[in-house]
Amino acid sequence: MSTKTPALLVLEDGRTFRGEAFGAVGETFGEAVFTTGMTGYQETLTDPSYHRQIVTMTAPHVGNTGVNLEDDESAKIWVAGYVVRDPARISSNWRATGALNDRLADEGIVGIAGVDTRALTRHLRERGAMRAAVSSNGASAEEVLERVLASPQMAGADLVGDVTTPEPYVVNAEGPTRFRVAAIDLGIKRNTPRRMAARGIEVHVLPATSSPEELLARGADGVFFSNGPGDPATADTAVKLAQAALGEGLPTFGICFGNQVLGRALGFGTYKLVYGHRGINQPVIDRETGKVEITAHNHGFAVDAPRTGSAETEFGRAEVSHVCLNDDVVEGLNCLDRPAFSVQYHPEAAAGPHDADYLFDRFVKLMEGAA
Ligand SMILES: NC(=O)CC[C@H](N)C(=O)O
Repeated sequence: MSTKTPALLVLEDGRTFRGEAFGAVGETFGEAVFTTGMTGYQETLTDPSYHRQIVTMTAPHVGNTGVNLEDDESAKIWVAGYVVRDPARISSNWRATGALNDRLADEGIVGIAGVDTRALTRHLRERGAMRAAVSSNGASAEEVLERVLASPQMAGADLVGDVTTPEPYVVNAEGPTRFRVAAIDLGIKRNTPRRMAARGIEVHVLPATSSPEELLARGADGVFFSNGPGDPATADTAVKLAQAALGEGLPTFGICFGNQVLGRALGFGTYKLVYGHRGINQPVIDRETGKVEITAHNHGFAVDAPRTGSAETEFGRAEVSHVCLNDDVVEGLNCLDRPAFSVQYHPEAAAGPHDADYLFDRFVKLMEGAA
């Protein structure tokens, strides 16, 4: 007799997938999205940008290398739920300290295995990311669907307050300190301060609730806006901080949510993509150099800015610096009259390729110019 607990994945349009419980048994709600990364599941699970999302892995076999003490991108797992096809029965890696299934269960993360993730992904690609639940507590699909329909949408979700640090903290530079950066934590991944520290930057990570005065009082050489969960249309506090940084002429850099915040600070809008970009092999072109980078993505929203020429903003001219070659979505912004730029993708990688690491050097160059 099988000891497996049956589980359901119920989408808000009624489509239901049956499988078995993976991780904790229970019921969880969030936006169903998919990521195409073949590796890096531990980084994905612990990326705060996935807060309130039920993440489907298109990679069919998940958990092979177990979990380790080094690859977390924050203090805990943030995904609301986890959907896999075929969990590994054995963890095999020299760094592994445990099994993925146990880690999910320990942190109370409700998942489902045995799902036809190709069918699910095709459905989400056609119909768009949508609300969903994973349930393994014995409820019927009809009951779960009712609760899914009563759960909050991702559009309009203000989630930064759930993930930001309550108190400021400092990540020391490796070697001599060359610059100090104030990093606004909208859901920051650990590897970002690390990539800066490696360049002699002392990173002061500040709560998203910081006031412009508190930000400027740090006496920083540059300001950074991190990745983070939720709808950037709700990020008014961060937008004000970005406007303060732009107003002071401070070198400013943003990643992902930080790109959306800089975009809004410049007066551009943001909008929700149908199913978003999540994975570690997305081709992006740098329009200035014509170079193509293979990049890590995790975004469901994007900036709406003109693709040709530059736009006149309150802070001078700004242009779209990078676009995604798959669908022409804006992937980067550059200010021509202020030392500020941002990208929608992840130069810090973790997981993913390091093609875009040069962007941290570009930030350093801006600070050298201002020093
Ligand atoms: N990784 C991120 O910073 C994501 C930004 C935003 N929550 C989005 O989905 O687009």
